[in-house]
Amino acid sequence: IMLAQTLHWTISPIRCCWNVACFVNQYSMPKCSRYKSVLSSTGLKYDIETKLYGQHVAAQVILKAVTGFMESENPKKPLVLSLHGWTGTGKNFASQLIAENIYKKKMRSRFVHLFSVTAHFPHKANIDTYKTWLQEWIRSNVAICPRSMFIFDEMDKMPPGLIVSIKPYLDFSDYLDGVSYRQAIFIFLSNAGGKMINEVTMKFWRDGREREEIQLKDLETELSQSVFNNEDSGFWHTSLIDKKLVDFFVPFLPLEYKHVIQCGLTEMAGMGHTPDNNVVKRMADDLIFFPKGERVFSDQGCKLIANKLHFYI
Ligand SMILES: Nc1ncnc2c1ncn2[C@@H]1O[C@H](COP(=O)(O)OP(=O)(O)OP(=O)(O)O)[C@@H](O)[C@H]1O
Repeated sequence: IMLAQTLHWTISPIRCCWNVACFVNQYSMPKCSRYKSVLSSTGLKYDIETKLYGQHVAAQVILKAVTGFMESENPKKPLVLSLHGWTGTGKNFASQLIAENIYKKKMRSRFVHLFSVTAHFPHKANIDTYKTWLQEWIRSNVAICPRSMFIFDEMDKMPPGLIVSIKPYLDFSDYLDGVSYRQAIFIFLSNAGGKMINEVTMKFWRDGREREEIQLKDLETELSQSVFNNEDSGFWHTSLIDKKLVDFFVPFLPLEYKHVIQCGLTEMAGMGHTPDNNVVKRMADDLIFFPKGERVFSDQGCKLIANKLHFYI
């Protein structure tokens, strides 16, 4: 136990159950059924439709997928969503909105597990250890709360092969070592495929077509193929895609100038200021947009806005 404890504290940034205190802590955790873990479908609909800007495809898919899954009494497998897109387009934000409408304590809920790949799995050489931790982490937490949510940020930086270790939990199996994973939600976030999504969106714009004409079918197949064939996607040639264990590949479109303005106004209000179009426009005008000459799509989405705004207020 002492050796495991030493390993745990020196290498592992995430909690595992190789030490007694952690084991006791996890197994003395309250059952999630005592807490709210049912979906507020009206809350999710409201949040996705009013707070997530410029993402009509993702909004529709997320709403249908999450609502359908949460309303199903006996889902055949856990819900597995893979969100893809350029930086700052709202992938983390959308996952937050989902968690906020399921768990009372929102992202702070002990039933929501956010893994940042660069922070939690930084060294490729430790992949075998990570596999064991990750499996044990998921197994022990789903045993406590079947309605657990696991979010993996920066999937494109995931050491190849690691994600395959959790494949059995994403599958159609009923009970695995006495634990059923069918109520769990897995969300993968990745920049992989972002370039392809940007190109499709840009083509619609160049062809003079409305952004809102873009549909899931214009992107999903190509997205899953590009993720499967991209060595840096975290999913490279994994059986997760082959075996159709990912329910939806959700594309996040590059944000336009008007969406950046919307984000800016929301941020200003959130900071306790009266939203001011002129202030936000001054900030937006200093940001980088592409294509270079036309300045249509934001290079950093809405990501840096919260910090940048201080300079303009
Ligand atoms: N589509 C959007 N609608 C509203 N706000 C947004 C949107 N996209 C981003 N934001 C704002 O910008 C912040 C950063 O976005 P977020 O972290 O969700 O981007 P991301 O797509 O996950 O980026 P990355 O790929 O770099 O992790 C969010 O917390 C939110 O405040």
